[in-house]
Amino acid sequence: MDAILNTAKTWLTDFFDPEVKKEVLHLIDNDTDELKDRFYKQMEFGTGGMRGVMGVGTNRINKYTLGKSTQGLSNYLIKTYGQKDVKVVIAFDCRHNSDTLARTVAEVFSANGIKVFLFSDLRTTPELSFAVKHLECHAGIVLTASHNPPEYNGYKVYWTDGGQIVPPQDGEIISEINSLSFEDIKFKANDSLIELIDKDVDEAFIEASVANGNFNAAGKDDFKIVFTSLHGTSITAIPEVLKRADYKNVTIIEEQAKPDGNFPTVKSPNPEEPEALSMAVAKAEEIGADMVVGTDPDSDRLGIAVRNLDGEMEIVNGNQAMILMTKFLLEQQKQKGFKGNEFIATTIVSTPMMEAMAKAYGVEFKTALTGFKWIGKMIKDFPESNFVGGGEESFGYMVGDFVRDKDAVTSTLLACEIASEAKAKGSSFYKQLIDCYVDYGFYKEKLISITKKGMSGAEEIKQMLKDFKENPVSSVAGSKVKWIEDYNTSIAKNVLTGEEKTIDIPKSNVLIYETEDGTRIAARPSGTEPKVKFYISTNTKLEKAEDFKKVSKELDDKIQIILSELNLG
Ligand SMILES: O=P([O-])(O)O[C@H]1O[C@H](COP(=O)(O)O)[C@@H](O)[C@H](O)[C@H]1O
Ligand SMILES: [Mg+2]
Repeated sequence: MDAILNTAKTWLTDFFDPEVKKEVLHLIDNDTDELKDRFYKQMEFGTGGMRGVMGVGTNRINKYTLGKSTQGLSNYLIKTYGQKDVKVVIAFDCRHNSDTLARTVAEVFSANGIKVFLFSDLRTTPELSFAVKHLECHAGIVLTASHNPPEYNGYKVYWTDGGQIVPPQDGEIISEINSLSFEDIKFKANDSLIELIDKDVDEAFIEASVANGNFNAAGKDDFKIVFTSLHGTSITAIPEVLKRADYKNVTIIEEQAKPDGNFPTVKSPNPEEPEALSMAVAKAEEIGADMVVGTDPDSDRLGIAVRNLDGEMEIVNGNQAMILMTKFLLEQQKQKGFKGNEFIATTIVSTPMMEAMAKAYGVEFKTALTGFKWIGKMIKDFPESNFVGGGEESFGYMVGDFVRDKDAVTSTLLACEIASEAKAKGSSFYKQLIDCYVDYGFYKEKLISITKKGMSGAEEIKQMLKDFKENPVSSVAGSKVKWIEDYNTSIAKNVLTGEEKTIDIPKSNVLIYETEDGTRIAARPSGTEPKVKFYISTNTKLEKAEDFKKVSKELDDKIQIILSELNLG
């Protein structure tokens, strides 16, 4: 506790604002637990940048923690590119303080002599990724905590290619940041270096989104969409993109269209949670719409609901959306003619069905660690290859490579194109998904996330993952475990034969069991929220589309057995 108290006391100097000092003193005198949680560590970079609860403390998002990161980043940019001509672009979302924190970040960059393009109002994360390349910037920042609860905020950092920072830059930037003290932050702005941007970049982004996502699908006049921005940023882009792609029947959920950091109409602004789309789904039922699309606050995640075989609205998960979008893009590419350098990509915790589909098309398949930054890195590392599309289970998709992060703007348009075209042909989004199951195997997945907050929660998560590793399961739902993939040691071991393989991707705290029948169970700590995640993937054959409901139920039952075997519910 002494070390924590000493760290807290360093925030009592005149460098910190008087109200900050007051709050620290109050915590020292009255709330030891809270003090511990706020000062026991520094904010760290995770799966999607730096993300945490807002407030005073080294383990909180505030102008000092973000200021220090920005100071470190400024030093690194100047060391790498020289003082002259370094340019960055900054965007912010609808969250509380995102605008003022964006301003602070801009001021710190400018105080270091760096030219800053600052969006004048909220914008989507994909637009920021696009803007980095469009404005030929060296880096980009978006102030957002994505889909996290309202008390969170954060900072995603992009590099010259428009992708989030990855090795080696991330490690080098982090050591630069860690070498600084808060007093090193230059807060005194050079306003002449801060230029507000808006319409010109919007226009270029919207045009590029339409160009990449519009495939001139049939049946647009007869296709009804319900759209919700869940109080977030996508309202600045998606309605316009759909309009320019000729969709006229778009109903916007007005109650959720107003940007609001409290997200007052939802429990959580995360399209992964079915409740987030409930208002839009109800509207779709009322007006007989074909599709619901809803995005998270920074508009990189996309939730989709479509009519199932019984004509009811059903939310499709991230794996399912990814399968159908990739299938569509591969078909398009096939019609143009494959050149032989195409690849599709996903992450180690997403559906293995992507690999089955890649094999069927004869295109290369690549797998990355969790996080789109790793998919962005593949594009950067293989400039001769042609990235067709890819995504991950957590409701994220990327269409081509003009935005180097998951992009709910172009993906929304792509989903509408697929569904509209399918409907015009007498099929549907849902039926086409079933066709994919017949062609590539029926894969069904389930994610279990368990939230454990604060310092003690972090310890519990560590323990749960340790137990999962140290007490290996030998069979899952009657099938013997064959492979244990340990991404911390980079070793995959066939426990039936003793064979060992090296895992050729960066180390990470992930453990995956794979059984003889291809069932996969992955466990890892979230890098963006205080959660531990268990990903279950089952599969079987689907001989014909008519058997879909029966086989789907069999896989559901199997998932239930696995959950109870693993004590997960
Ligand atoms: O949260 P977002 O939408 O920025 O998304 C970020 O976090 C997600 C969840 O990561 P984790 O499981 O570590 O929490 C990742 O899948 C995603 O690629 C990353 O960009
Ligand atoms: Mg997001």
